[in-house]
Amino acid sequence: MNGRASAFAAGTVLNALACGKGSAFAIDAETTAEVELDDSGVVTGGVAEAPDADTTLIERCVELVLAEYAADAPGGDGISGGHVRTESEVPMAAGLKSSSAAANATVLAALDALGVAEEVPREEACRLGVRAARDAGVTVTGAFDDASASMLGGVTVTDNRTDELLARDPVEWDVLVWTPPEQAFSADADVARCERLAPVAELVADLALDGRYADAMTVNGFAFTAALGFSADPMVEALPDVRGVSLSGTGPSFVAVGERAVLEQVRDRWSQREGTTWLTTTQNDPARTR
Ligand SMILES: Nc1ncnc2c1ncn2[C@@H]1O[C@H](COP(=O)(O)OP(=O)(O)OP(=O)(O)O)[C@@H](O)[C@H]1O
Ligand SMILES: O=C(O)C1=C[C@@H](O)[C@@H](O)[C@H](O)C1
Repeated sequence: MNGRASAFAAGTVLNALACGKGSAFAIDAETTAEVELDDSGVVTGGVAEAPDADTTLIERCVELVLAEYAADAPGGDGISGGHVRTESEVPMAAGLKSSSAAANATVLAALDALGVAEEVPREEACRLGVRAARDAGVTVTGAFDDASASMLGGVTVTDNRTDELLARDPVEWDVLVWTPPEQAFSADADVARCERLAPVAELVADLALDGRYADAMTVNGFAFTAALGFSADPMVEALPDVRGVSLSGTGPSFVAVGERAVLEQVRDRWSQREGTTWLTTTQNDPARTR
């Protein structure tokens, strides 16, 4: 029984580490997972571009899908293990929600292998990936904000304390991303410093819930660069012409949204820094089996 699915990376509007509310938007870079199920009783995993990567998250995703859905799936009786392999365009631990994309793609691929992917609502599948991320210890809040954007497409606003979807809107933006060569794992972020930003984060959440996503993003960026010890210089270089700019996730990537011509000018400035600078777009389609 084989399955295959893809889910998107995302950029940040509001980091949830301060007050539990978060907001993110899907971007057009994806992670694909292939799952083969069997009766071995063991789940193993591999990551195409990083043979030494921690595979706990994707293995846990398959285990949870089997525990929840195998018994009732046609031909699923006796299925107790398998192998999952991801292949990704999303740099790992760069602030672009690689963990959410990998979890969503894996959950959907496992559901596809069981032949039930279209019977399980995407939001429910997404919550399973969030459970796996909590079990694997790769997240602080569960990151339902990132996971819902990656799974549903568009921009989402969530309360990660209750895994509630507060808003979802399609957004048509060009997006500029700068990814420095370093990694920053969410699980290592200084949560106590982020929590000091709670009143600012509540304001950002209000802006996002008013549909002022790009403004929300910029306020978020200045607050979280300060709390997490990143320079805000890339943001100052992008303003005032971009619609919004922020540190993404717990860093180190920055994302800017706005008109393509403006982003091309910012790309020339950001490209002088070490790392990778690339132009993409928002993605409004949901994650899919393929
Ligand atoms: N392609 C992948 N395949 C399997 N596991 C992955 C993959 N990408 C990420 N992961 C898992 O996610 C972990 C990184 O999660 P982390 O939240 O730190 O990064 P991120 O999601 O890119 O960052 P952020 O939450 O700031 O956007 C990795 O250690 C690994 O366990
Ligand atoms: O691990 C987490 O809980 C999170 C990590 C970052 O991506 C944040 O942007 C997100 O809001 C929450």
